[in-house]
Amino acid sequence: MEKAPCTSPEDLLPVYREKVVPVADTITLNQFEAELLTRRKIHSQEEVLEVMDKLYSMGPDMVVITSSDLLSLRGTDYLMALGSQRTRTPDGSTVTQRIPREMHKVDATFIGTGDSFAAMLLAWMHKHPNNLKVACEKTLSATHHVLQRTRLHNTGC
Ligand SMILES: Nc1ncnc2c1ncn2[C@@H]1O[C@H](COP(=O)(O)OP(=O)(O)O)[C@@H](O)[C@H]1O
Ligand code: PXP
Repeated sequence: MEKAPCTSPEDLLPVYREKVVPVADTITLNQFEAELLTRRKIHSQEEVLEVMDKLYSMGPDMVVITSSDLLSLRGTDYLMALGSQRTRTPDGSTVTQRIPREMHKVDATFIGTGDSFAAMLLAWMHKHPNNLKVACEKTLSATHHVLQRTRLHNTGC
């Protein structure tokens, strides 16, 4: 999970908030990025849902928090990802599907996992256009395999 300092200049944040997010259908971001965009800190599962609601109010219909290290009920060896999709029913109300998943942490630091996650999610959403659950699960599974192999390749264990 990316932490400060940001890989993007902070003065671009208003551009993301005001120009980019409002025209996005889907956003994938880690906990830190979600906190920056919404100006809210996440300390609990309730707060992550509030932050996701805030992100929905900014425009997208699909929000995927790729990782959070606070929220897993299984302890500090786990990361949580949370997929979520909002659909409008014919009567005008909204229904939100949430897909929380926990993954075992791979003991290494990786760069580019967020980009690779987003690319794989796009590919799986194309294959499973009406099934975010399957698309998220396949993305997480593939990501985990790639990271384990990367670690094995680099450390031999
Ligand atoms: N140390 C790790 N152990 C296990 N999975 C990881 C680890 N780092 C990243 N991932 C996986 O990569 C995905 C994207 O990584 P994340 O850290 O959220 O993105 P970013 O690179 O944008 O900070 C996560 O959903 C998770 O599946
Ligand atoms: N470093 C820089 C300078 C980047 O621009 C990016 C994202 O394109 C990354 C690293 C990788 O970011 P992430 O780990 O979030 O995919």
